[in-house]
Amino acid sequence: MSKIIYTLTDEAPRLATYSFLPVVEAYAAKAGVDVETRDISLAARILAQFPDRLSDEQFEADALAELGELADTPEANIIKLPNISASVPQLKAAIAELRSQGFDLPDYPDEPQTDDERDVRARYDRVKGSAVNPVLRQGNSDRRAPASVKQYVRNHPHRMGAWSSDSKTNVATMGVDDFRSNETSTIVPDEGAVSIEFTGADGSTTVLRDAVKVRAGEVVDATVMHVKPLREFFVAQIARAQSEGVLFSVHLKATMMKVSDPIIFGHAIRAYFSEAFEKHGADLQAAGLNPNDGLGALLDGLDALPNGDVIRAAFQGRLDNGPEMAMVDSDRGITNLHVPSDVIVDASMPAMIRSSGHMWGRDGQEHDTLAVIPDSSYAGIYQTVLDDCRAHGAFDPTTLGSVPNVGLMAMAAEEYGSHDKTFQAPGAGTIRVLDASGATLLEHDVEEGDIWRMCQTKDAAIRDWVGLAVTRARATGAPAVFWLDPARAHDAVLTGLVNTYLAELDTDGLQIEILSPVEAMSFSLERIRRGEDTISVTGNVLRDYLTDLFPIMELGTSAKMLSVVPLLFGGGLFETGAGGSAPKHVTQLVKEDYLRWDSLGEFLALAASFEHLASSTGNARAQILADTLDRATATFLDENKSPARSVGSIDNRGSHFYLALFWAEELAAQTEDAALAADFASLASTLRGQEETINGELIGVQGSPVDIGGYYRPDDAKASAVMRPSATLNEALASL
Ligand SMILES: NC(=O)C1=CN([C@@H]2O[C@H](COP(=O)(O)OP(=O)(O)OC[C@H]3O[C@@H](n4cnc5c(N)ncnc54)[C@H](OP(=O)(O)O)[C@@H]3O)[C@@H](O)[C@H]2O)C=CC1
Ligand SMILES: O=C(O)CCC(=O)C(=O)O
Ligand SMILES: [Mg+2]
Repeated sequence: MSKIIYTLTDEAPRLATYSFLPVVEAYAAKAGVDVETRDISLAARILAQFPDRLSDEQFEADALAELGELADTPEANIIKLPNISASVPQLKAAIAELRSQGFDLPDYPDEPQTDDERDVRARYDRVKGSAVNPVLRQGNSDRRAPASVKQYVRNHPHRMGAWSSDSKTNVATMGVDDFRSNETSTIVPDEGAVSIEFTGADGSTTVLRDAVKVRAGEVVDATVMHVKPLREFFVAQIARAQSEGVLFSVHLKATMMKVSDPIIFGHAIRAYFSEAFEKHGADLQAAGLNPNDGLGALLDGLDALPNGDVIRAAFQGRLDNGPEMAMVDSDRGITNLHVPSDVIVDASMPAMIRSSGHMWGRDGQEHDTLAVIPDSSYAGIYQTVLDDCRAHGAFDPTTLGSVPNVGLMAMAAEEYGSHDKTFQAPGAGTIRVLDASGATLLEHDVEEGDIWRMCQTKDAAIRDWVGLAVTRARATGAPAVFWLDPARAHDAVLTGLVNTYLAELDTDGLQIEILSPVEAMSFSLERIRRGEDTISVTGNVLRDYLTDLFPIMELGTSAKMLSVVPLLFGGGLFETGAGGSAPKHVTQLVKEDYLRWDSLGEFLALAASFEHLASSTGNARAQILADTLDRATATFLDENKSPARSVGSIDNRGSHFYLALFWAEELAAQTEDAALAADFASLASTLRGQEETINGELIGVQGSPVDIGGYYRPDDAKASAVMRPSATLNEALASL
């Protein structure tokens, strides 16, 4: 039997699954396709770490590990919805919820002292941050907006905030003493292992990491961010924001860069509240309160301190009188520095660019902003976009071309695979990468606390990425631009390899360029404003940034993207959209029984998954499901059946009903498989006939609070009841 794995994740996409999966299962069964689920939510991943503390009924299998193995086989066909990449505050909240549900989980040890605590901490660290995607993404990524989606946007453009030529919004970045400027890179000739050592000023040596496996031809880089200049940089930018009269805002990726970026975030907090830390830093440290977890966690922890009120007043005084901070939620006083996972650069910069270069101030109004992105590796691309908007105004979705992406992502490529090779220097000295013979491959001088990291990029991944770029250029006729920075050591090495591998491929008649990120951005922006398409071919981080940036400009949200990962061993991973898990949508559902999550990404991923299944197993009915779903999605877009935003109109559930209706009609109308058509004929006519009743049932329930039994681990029965309120629709599906 052909099999698709549909992942259960978190927040809005998980809730949407309660409603959409029954449709998928019912339709797929008619083609002999088995749809199995695997729970890779944050809650399930936590539980899977503690089998020894759970009862038999509570046992949770390690589905992520299983899928990681599956991804390396040709049979893999996995639909992956966005999941939470947990910051420490989120992890603690999930642990607390699971305990309240009767799971005997240990506390998260902030500063583990005993072996037992170190073991617990190591288990929690395995689920922290971006822990899912790097395991499943055993291939490079192909993210793009399908033609039908572009057409939809031309008919139904989203709102774009107007830009003024005198906007004071800018990006601030270090440019020296940072990861970009200190990068060194080499190609490892043979398979083997390297080690990472710290040598102190006194000559003593500590092994930071032993036996990091390397393959022949692999690119290995090392770099360091010096924290003293980082702190001086933050202090200078805080002053600059104040003197320019703009909001101060920090944009990091504390989820995916789960070791380095929380530390950088902590330095931003120390710099902003420098006086409070001078006075009370020792007390905070003694109480185990760490700025790396965010201002919110610091303030929450103060209640337990005898002088907590005094410290709170010091923080509040600075917020009241200091340079104005960008707010995540001005009504509730949540600043940009409250939670490390709240302002994630890939989504937050495009959101700012979409709204006239503004962020929210504490007055609840929009203001120009200084967006602080400490490392200069990628910050320049955003300054280019800001300058472009100042010069030419906001982007117009009705005339914009497209910038799809081919991203180097396989085998934990580049920065996003560096967490287990990222260290804070234990003192002043040198950190070296050594080969098996003890020869130094790469080295940096460091001061105490400096953030040092090593990255790896496998040759097989690079070759596949270059090949995928050429395939996409050939398929579309659009120019393909490799975004590689000659001033960066890693990019210079990659440029050599790209040229070598391009020479081995048929590129006749294709336009292929290699440009620095800033030049590539200017080139792509000029073309996109003329309505032309340009394929961006980038490393892992720019893949992440650009596949939120361009979709949010072009489509209003990256949820409308097709996001395919052709796995290196022949399987397929189909991600839904390119964005996140939209936490605020859950709040809205619980408050007023309205879910505005747009499942278009799921529809697109599902069609691609059926198509892959058809070609890998020869299941002709799977191809029919793919083709009819494609046509149904086009009708869905034409008739604008995406969720609206507020109570009284169709939401996520209503959008699933319409997709089910259009899909059943397409299946009934197709002529390739008469038996399949007959199977769907009566469902199609029932759904069409009952449209008004079903809509009445789906919209009728909206407006009052609902109970889904948990945020991180909803109760299946309760959440399913909330997400499937139409008895008529449920009966029709059951009768198929
Ligand atoms: N692939 C993955 O697994 C990814 C996971 N994440 C994780 O998701 C969480 C939240 O990340 P965050 O950066 O806030 O980004 P999100 O994309 O979840 O949310 C940003 C905003 O985008 C809009 N949006 C996103 N998806 C949809 C959708 N399907 N339908 C309608 N609107 C949508 C909503 O806002 P608006 O009002 O502007 O429309 C939403 O509030 C984090 O834990 C993060 O790590 C993030 C990225 C990818
Ligand atoms: O894995 C994550 O934390 C987020 C992934 C992401 O943002 C992306 O792939 O676009
Ligand atoms: Mg992203």
